[in-house]
Amino acid sequence: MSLLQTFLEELHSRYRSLEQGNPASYIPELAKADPSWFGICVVTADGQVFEVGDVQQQFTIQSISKVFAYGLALEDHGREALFEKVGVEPTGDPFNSLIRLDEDSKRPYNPMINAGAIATTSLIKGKHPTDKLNHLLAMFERYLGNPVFIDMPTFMSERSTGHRNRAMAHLMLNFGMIDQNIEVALDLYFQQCSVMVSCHDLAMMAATLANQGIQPITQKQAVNPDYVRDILSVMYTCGMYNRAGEWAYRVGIPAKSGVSGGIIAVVPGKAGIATFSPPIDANGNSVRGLQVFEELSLKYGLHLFDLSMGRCVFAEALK
Ligand SMILES: NC(=O)CC[C@H](N)C(=O)O
Repeated sequence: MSLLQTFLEELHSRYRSLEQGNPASYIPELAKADPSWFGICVVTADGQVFEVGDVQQQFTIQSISKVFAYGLALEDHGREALFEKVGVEPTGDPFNSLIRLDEDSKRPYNPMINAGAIATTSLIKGKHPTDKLNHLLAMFERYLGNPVFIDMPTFMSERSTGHRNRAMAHLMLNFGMIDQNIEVALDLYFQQCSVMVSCHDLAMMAATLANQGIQPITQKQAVNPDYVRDILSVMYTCGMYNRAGEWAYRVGIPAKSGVSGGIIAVVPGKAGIATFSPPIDANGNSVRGLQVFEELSLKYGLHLFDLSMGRCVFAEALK
């Protein structure tokens, strides 16, 4: 057994008994998650898989979808046109905060918080709503390497309770930052958040980003490699909400979390890593996931600025 597999199993048995946080409940369907679900998966850029725990359990992707929708919007509009509509500055505020929308620029700060994600998704191309949805689903399928499905109960649950998100869309419409059809944009945003994935799938998606946008198994290009740099930059500075700074300090690799309990992280050129465990903390990040990533980063010198240990330690662990 490889050293990495042994370490993942050790981490899994150490943190499975950690009982902190609770599954998100503000979207009623998410409260049904089993708090004991826990999976860890590492997929290398060349497609080797190391995993442990509930890696095949399906759940809705939630905010992790923002990373991939941003990539699609970059492909649809280009870097500069998108930058005029959605910024790249971290906020330090909760992911669902509205307050900065009423500042001078009126432009949402970044695509990893809800306001910026709704604005980003409103720009996804398509002649009509079904066209836009198919364009979005085809993109997810390129990363997963197989068909994707939307969980209807979660979509309906969020659609009928997502008043903050609806309020953000109205504010952005008021300032002319998104176009008229906000119900179409909100539906598409709620649908992208309700795409079903497993921890294994998420690691594969992250590995695709680690591999310059080429899916390690299908070897197909999932996203234009020119935009991988942009995606990873906003993940690095904004992906963990109001813990983004501490994450960059302690873990030091681009990442994104979602309220259903997933976290993905990308070690450029090397691997995609995902954890899944529904109990989240006050910032909306999976409690077990945070612990696992801190340990993995430390053990294998994954931090982008940790040049002392280098990546040779990680390469050794794969054998
Ligand atoms: N942080 C998240 O995962 C939030 C996603 C969720 N669908 C929302 O918009 O509130």
